[in-house]
Amino acid sequence: MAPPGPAGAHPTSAEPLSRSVFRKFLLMLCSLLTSLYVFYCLAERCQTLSGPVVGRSGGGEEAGTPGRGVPAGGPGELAAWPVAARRKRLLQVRPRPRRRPPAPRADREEAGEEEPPGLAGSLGGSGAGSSVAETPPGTLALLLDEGSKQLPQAIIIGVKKGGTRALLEFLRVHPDVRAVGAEPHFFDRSYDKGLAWYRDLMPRTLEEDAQLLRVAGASQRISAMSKDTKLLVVVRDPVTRAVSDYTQTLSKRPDIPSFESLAFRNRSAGLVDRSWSAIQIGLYAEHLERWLRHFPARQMLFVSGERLVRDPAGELGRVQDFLGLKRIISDKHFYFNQTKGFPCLKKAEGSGRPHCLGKTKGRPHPEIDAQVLRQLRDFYRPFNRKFYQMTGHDFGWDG
Ligand SMILES: Nc1ncnc2c1ncn2[C@@H]1O[C@H](COP(=O)(O)OS(=O)(=O)O)[C@@H](OP(=O)(O)O)[C@H]1O
Repeated sequence: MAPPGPAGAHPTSAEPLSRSVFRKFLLMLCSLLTSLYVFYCLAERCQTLSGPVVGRSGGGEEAGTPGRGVPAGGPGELAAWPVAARRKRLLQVRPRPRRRPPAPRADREEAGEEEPPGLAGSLGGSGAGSSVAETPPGTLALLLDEGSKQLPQAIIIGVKKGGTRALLEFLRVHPDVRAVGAEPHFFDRSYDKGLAWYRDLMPRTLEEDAQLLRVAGASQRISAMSKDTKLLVVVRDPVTRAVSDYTQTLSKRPDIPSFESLAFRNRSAGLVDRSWSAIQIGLYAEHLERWLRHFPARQMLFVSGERLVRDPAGELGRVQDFLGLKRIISDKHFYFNQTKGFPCLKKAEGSGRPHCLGKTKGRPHPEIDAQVLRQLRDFYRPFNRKFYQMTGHDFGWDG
């Protein structure tokens, strides 16, 4: 006779059977869930689940800096991981310390603060011989691959005062472009730390600016990193660029000599001082020659700084095509801000609010003697012509 069951229970012969079916069902469910999880992890490269890949705060903004859309990059910003999970293309921009950083560069600009030493002199030293101008640059690098810890596949290499910031801010609007990774002057100052170190910085956010076009050795170094790196070169009329460069230095050191006296060795003889970096940077053909030793022309896109102002959507169309991005940034993203006198974004990346570049971008230039400007145009003409030939594009700087 079977022993009696627990008080209140009514054992039947069917009950042990249903319990074992239930246990089997539970086991199957568990193994199904486990395999699903493993499959998901493999598909999404597990690490995307473990934390943020792309530093972005919930609103994509720094506290107190609305509208800038600068990624924050700190830990715990879980809004970021789906970005990698969706195989976003990543935009690496300017390095920024992760904890209580000084305000990002763009924010400092808005707050009317000066750029820190080291930024003003991008392109290996420029601007009226000021000490800040001697500081070597970093880079603006574009990561166009999914996931983190990737080396950048495209880099903005210049030129200083060409409109690199505008390109960067506009490109960020693209949903397949994300600000990640740091570039703390790797190709110039920190190269000896090695590519692994550089790669390791990728997921962090950035603030430094850089234009590498003129930096000796940068072309070899980037090529050594990857021969396939795409290069974005923002160029602008070298005469206006030189004045812009001078304007920047003047804003920091109002006591510097006049533009005219710095630009010439002997003005009456029309002898331009090529050793002045504000002049030297504009010799694009010479700089490009060096880069062409390491990169084929098809890997470079020359972005017109003038067109970036006149027709930002058109120029961004070219950039998107070149980077293999879907053409998403268009006219509808821009409006002309009468006060600023420049195109601005209707909705900045991250904030969704209207956004113009900071006040150090698009500032008024001092008036320069028209004769001096003519002399400089004459000086640059042969270099410009050569540059047009090399790039197959007439930028129309020669009037
Ligand atoms: N949309 C928009 N708004 C403001 N400014 C714009 C814009 N598009 C291009 N520019 C031009 O960008 C010039 C600054 O270039 P960069 O960003 O390369 O300068 S820097 O080297 O990083 O300091 C800056 O030069 P300046 O006019 O001499 O200030 C601008 O002419």
